[in-house]
Amino acid sequence: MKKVGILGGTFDPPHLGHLMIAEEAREKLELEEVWFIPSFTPPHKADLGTTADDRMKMVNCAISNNPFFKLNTIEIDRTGKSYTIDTIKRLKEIHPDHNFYFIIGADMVEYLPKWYQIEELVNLVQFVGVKRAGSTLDTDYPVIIVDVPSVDISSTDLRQRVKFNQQITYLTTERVQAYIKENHLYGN
Ligand SMILES: Nc1ncnc2c1ncn2[C@@H]1O[C@H](COP(=O)(O)OP(=O)(O)OP(=O)(O)O)[C@@H](O)[C@H]1O
Ligand SMILES: O=C(O)c1ccc[n+]([C@@H]2O[C@H](COP(=O)([O-])O)[C@@H](O)[C@H]2O)c1
Repeated sequence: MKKVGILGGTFDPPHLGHLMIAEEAREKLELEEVWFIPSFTPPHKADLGTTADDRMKMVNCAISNNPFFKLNTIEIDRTGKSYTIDTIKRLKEIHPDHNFYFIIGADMVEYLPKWYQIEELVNLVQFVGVKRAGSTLDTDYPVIIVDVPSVDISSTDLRQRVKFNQQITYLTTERVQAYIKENHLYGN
Protein backbone atom coordinates (compact mmCIF):
# COMPACT_ATOMS: atom_id res chain seq x y z
CA MET A 1 0.00 0.00 0.00
CA LYS A 2 1.23 3.47 -0.85
CA LYS A 3 1.12 5.89 2.10
CA VAL A 4 -0.24 9.25 1.00
CA GLY A 5 -0.82 12.32 3.17
CA ILE A 6 -3.65 14.72 2.43
CA LEU A 7 -3.67 18.35 3.44
CA GLY A 8 -7.14 19.68 2.78
CA GLY A 9 -7.65 23.37 3.20
CA THR A 10 -9.11 26.64 2.08
CA PHE A 11 -5.61 27.96 1.29
CA ASP A 12 -6.80 31.57 1.20
CA PRO A 13 -3.82 32.03 0.81
CA PRO A 14 -1.42 29.11 1.40
CA HIS A 15 1.39 29.92 3.86
CA LEU A 16 4.54 28.44 5.40
CA GLY A 17 2.51 26.82 8.21
CA HIS A 18 0.78 24.62 5.61
CA LEU A 19 4.07 23.63 3.97
CA MET A 20 5.79 22.98 7.29
CA ILE A 21 3.08 20.65 8.68
CA ALA A 22 2.87 18.74 5.39
CA GLU A 23 6.63 18.21 5.29
CA GLU A 24 6.89 17.24 8.98
CA ALA A 25 4.06 14.70 8.60
CA ARG A 26 5.61 13.35 5.41
CA GLU A 27 8.96 12.79 7.04
CA LYS A 28 7.75 11.46 10.39
CA LEU A 29 5.09 9.09 8.98
CA GLU A 30 7.23 8.13 5.96
CA LEU A 31 4.55 9.22 3.49
CA GLU A 32 5.44 8.85 -0.17
CA GLU A 33 3.56 12.01 -1.16
CA VAL A 34 1.35 14.70 0.31
CA TRP A 35 -1.62 15.80 -1.77
CA PHE A 36 -2.86 19.35 -1.26
CA ILE A 37 -6.62 19.48 -1.80
CA PRO A 38 -8.11 22.99 -1.95
CA SER A 39 -11.80 23.00 -1.05
CA PHE A 40 -14.32 24.41 -3.52
CA THR A 41 -16.76 25.60 -0.84
CA PRO A 42 -15.32 25.00 2.66
CA PRO A 43 -17.90 23.19 4.83
CA HIS A 44 -17.70 25.65 7.71
CA LYS A 45 -16.58 29.04 6.37
CA ALA A 46 -18.66 32.00 5.22
CA ASP A 47 -18.31 33.49 1.72
CA LEU A 48 -14.71 33.89 0.61
CA GLY A 49 -13.36 36.88 -1.28
CA THR A 50 -11.30 34.70 -3.63
CA THR A 51 -12.25 32.13 -6.25
CA ALA A 52 -11.42 28.44 -6.05
CA ASP A 53 -9.34 28.98 -9.18
CA ASP A 54 -7.13 31.61 -7.47
CA ARG A 55 -6.72 29.43 -4.37
CA MET A 56 -5.81 26.42 -6.49
CA LYS A 57 -3.24 28.41 -8.47
CA MET A 58 -1.70 29.76 -5.26
CA VAL A 59 -1.38 26.19 -3.94
CA ASN A 60 0.46 25.33 -7.15
CA CYS A 61 2.80 28.28 -6.57
CA ALA A 62 3.39 27.23 -2.96
CA ILE A 63 4.25 23.57 -3.59
CA SER A 64 6.14 23.90 -6.88
CA ASN A 65 9.62 23.22 -5.51
CA ASN A 66 8.78 20.15 -3.42
CA PRO A 67 8.72 16.95 -5.51
CA PHE A 68 6.71 15.12 -2.81
CA PHE A 69 3.87 17.65 -2.83
CA LYS A 70 1.05 17.36 -5.40
CA LEU A 71 -2.05 19.42 -6.13
CA ASN A 72 -5.27 17.42 -6.25
CA THR A 73 -8.35 19.18 -7.64
CA ILE A 74 -10.99 16.58 -6.75
CA GLU A 75 -13.00 19.04 -4.61
CA ILE A 76 -12.75 21.89 -7.09
CA ASP A 77 -13.79 19.59 -9.94
CA ARG A 78 -16.73 18.28 -7.89
CA THR A 79 -17.92 21.82 -6.99
CA GLY A 80 -20.50 22.30 -4.21
CA LYS A 81 -19.74 21.93 -0.49
CA SER A 82 -16.47 20.14 0.07
CA TYR A 83 -17.29 17.50 2.64
CA THR A 84 -14.26 15.38 3.47
CA ILE A 85 -16.25 12.15 3.58
CA ASP A 86 -17.22 12.55 -0.10
CA THR A 87 -13.60 13.23 -1.02
CA ILE A 88 -12.21 10.25 0.90
CA LYS A 89 -14.83 7.83 -0.45
CA ARG A 90 -14.02 8.85 -4.02
CA LEU A 91 -10.24 8.80 -3.51
CA LYS A 92 -10.45 5.29 -2.07
CA GLU A 93 -12.44 4.15 -5.11
CA ILE A 94 -9.91 5.63 -7.52
CA HIS A 95 -6.84 4.47 -5.53
CA PRO A 96 -7.65 1.18 -3.77
CA ASP A 97 -3.92 0.59 -3.24
CA HIS A 98 -3.36 3.82 -1.24
CA ASN A 99 -3.55 4.39 2.52
CA PHE A 100 -4.60 7.99 3.19
CA TYR A 101 -3.51 10.13 6.17
CA PHE A 102 -5.56 13.31 6.57
CA ILE A 103 -3.46 16.02 8.23
CA ILE A 104 -5.26 18.63 10.36
CA GLY A 105 -4.25 21.40 12.74
CA ALA A 106 -5.42 21.40 16.35
CA ASP A 107 -8.23 23.87 15.55
CA MET A 108 -9.71 21.25 13.21
CA VAL A 109 -9.11 18.47 15.75
CA GLU A 110 -11.28 20.43 18.19
CA TYR A 111 -13.89 20.84 15.47
CA LEU A 112 -13.99 17.10 14.55
CA PRO A 113 -17.24 16.41 16.48
CA LYS A 114 -19.01 18.77 14.06
CA TRP A 115 -17.64 17.27 10.82
CA TYR A 116 -20.22 15.79 8.46
CA GLN A 117 -20.72 12.05 9.13
CA ILE A 118 -17.68 12.00 11.38
CA GLU A 119 -18.48 8.60 12.93
CA GLU A 120 -18.20 6.97 9.51
CA LEU A 121 -15.32 9.17 8.36
CA VAL A 122 -12.99 8.13 11.20
CA ASN A 123 -13.31 4.55 10.00
CA LEU A 124 -12.38 5.48 6.44
CA VAL A 125 -9.28 7.60 6.94
CA GLN A 126 -6.48 8.02 9.47
CA PHE A 127 -6.46 11.54 10.91
CA VAL A 128 -3.11 13.10 11.80
CA GLY A 129 -3.21 16.04 14.23
CA VAL A 130 -0.55 18.72 14.61
CA LYS A 131 -0.33 21.41 17.25
CA ARG A 132 -1.56 24.93 16.58
CA ALA A 133 -1.59 27.97 18.86
CA GLY A 134 -4.91 28.51 20.59
CA SER A 135 -6.19 24.92 20.35
CA THR A 136 -5.58 21.57 22.02
CA LEU A 137 -5.06 18.11 20.56
CA ASP A 138 -7.30 16.46 23.16
CA THR A 139 -9.92 14.37 21.39
CA ASP A 140 -11.90 11.18 21.76
CA TYR A 141 -11.46 10.42 18.07
CA PRO A 142 -8.59 8.27 16.78
CA VAL A 143 -5.99 10.85 15.77
CA ILE A 144 -2.24 10.17 15.40
CA ILE A 145 -0.28 13.11 16.78
CA VAL A 146 2.80 14.29 14.89
CA ASP A 147 5.04 16.70 16.75
CA VAL A 148 5.79 19.83 14.72
CA PRO A 149 7.30 23.22 15.55
CA SER A 150 4.69 25.78 16.60
CA VAL A 151 4.33 28.21 13.74
CA ASP A 152 1.79 30.90 14.51
CA ILE A 153 0.86 31.78 10.93
CA SER A 154 -2.70 31.90 9.57
CA SER A 155 -4.29 32.81 6.27
CA THR A 156 -6.48 35.29 8.17
CA ASP A 157 -3.36 37.17 9.30
CA LEU A 158 -1.91 37.18 5.77
CA ARG A 159 -5.15 38.59 4.30
CA GLN A 160 -5.19 41.34 6.92
CA ARG A 161 -1.57 42.23 6.29
CA VAL A 162 -2.07 42.50 2.54
CA LYS A 163 -5.18 44.60 3.07
CA PHE A 164 -3.25 47.05 5.25
CA ASN A 165 -0.17 47.07 3.03
CA GLN A 166 2.02 45.22 5.51
CA GLN A 167 4.63 42.76 4.34
CA ILE A 168 4.13 38.98 4.20
CA THR A 169 7.70 38.27 3.13
CA TYR A 170 8.62 35.48 5.55
CA LEU A 171 5.11 34.07 5.97
CA THR A 172 4.57 32.50 2.54
CA THR A 173 6.61 31.75 -0.59
CA GLU A 174 7.83 34.33 -3.10
CA ARG A 175 5.66 32.83 -5.83
CA VAL A 176 2.52 33.11 -3.69
CA GLN A 177 3.40 36.72 -2.86
CA ALA A 178 3.86 37.51 -6.54
CA TYR A 179 0.51 35.87 -7.40
CA ILE A 180 -1.30 37.93 -4.75
CA LYS A 181 0.30 41.12 -6.04
CA GLU A 182 -0.28 40.46 -9.74
CA ASN A 183 -3.90 39.51 -9.19
CA HIS A 184 -4.66 42.27 -6.67
CA LEU A 185 -6.04 39.84 -4.10
CA TYR A 186 -7.14 40.81 -0.58
CA GLY A 187 -7.73 44.46 -1.33
CA ASN A 188 -4.12 44.98 -2.42
N1 LIG B 1 0.18 27.48 11.41
C1 LIG B 1 -0.45 26.29 11.40
N2 LIG B 1 -0.11 25.32 12.28
C2 LIG B 1 -0.77 24.12 12.28
N3 LIG B 1 -1.78 23.80 11.43
C3 LIG B 1 -2.16 24.73 10.54
C4 LIG B 1 -1.52 26.01 10.47
N4 LIG B 1 -2.12 26.73 9.48
C5 LIG B 1 -3.07 25.94 8.95
N5 LIG B 1 -3.12 24.74 9.57
C6 LIG B 1 -4.02 23.62 9.26
O1 LIG B 1 -4.03 23.48 7.83
C7 LIG B 1 -5.36 23.10 7.37
C8 LIG B 1 -5.83 24.09 6.32
O2 LIG B 1 -5.91 25.37 6.93
P1 LIG B 1 -6.55 26.66 6.20
O3 LIG B 1 -6.27 26.58 4.73
O4 LIG B 1 -7.95 26.84 6.61
O5 LIG B 1 -5.61 27.82 6.78
P2 LIG B 1 -5.86 28.78 8.04
O6 LIG B 1 -4.58 29.49 8.29
O7 LIG B 1 -6.45 27.98 9.17
O8 LIG B 1 -6.93 29.76 7.42
P3 LIG B 1 -7.86 30.89 8.09
O9 LIG B 1 -7.00 31.77 8.94
O10 LIG B 1 -8.44 31.59 6.90
O11 LIG B 1 -8.91 30.14 8.89
C9 LIG B 1 -6.22 23.05 8.63
O12 LIG B 1 -6.29 21.70 9.08
C10 LIG B 1 -5.47 23.91 9.63
O13 LIG B 1 -5.71 23.53 10.97
O1 LIG C 1 -16.31 17.42 6.11
C1 LIG C 1 -16.49 18.26 7.02
O2 LIG C 1 -17.55 18.37 7.65
C2 LIG C 1 -15.36 19.22 7.33
C3 LIG C 1 -15.48 20.20 8.33
C4 LIG C 1 -14.42 21.06 8.57
C5 LIG C 1 -13.26 20.95 7.81
N1 LIG C 1 -13.16 19.98 6.87
C6 LIG C 1 -11.96 19.87 6.01
O3 LIG C 1 -10.81 20.11 6.78
C7 LIG C 1 -9.82 20.79 5.98
C8 LIG C 1 -9.39 22.07 6.68
O4 LIG C 1 -10.50 22.94 6.72
P1 LIG C 1 -10.35 24.52 6.71
O5 LIG C 1 -11.75 25.00 6.51
O6 LIG C 1 -9.73 24.87 8.00
O7 LIG C 1 -9.50 24.90 5.54
C9 LIG C 1 -10.50 21.02 4.61
O8 LIG C 1 -10.13 19.97 3.74
C10 LIG C 1 -11.97 20.94 4.93
O9 LIG C 1 -12.77 20.50 3.84
C11 LIG C 1 -14.17 19.14 6.61
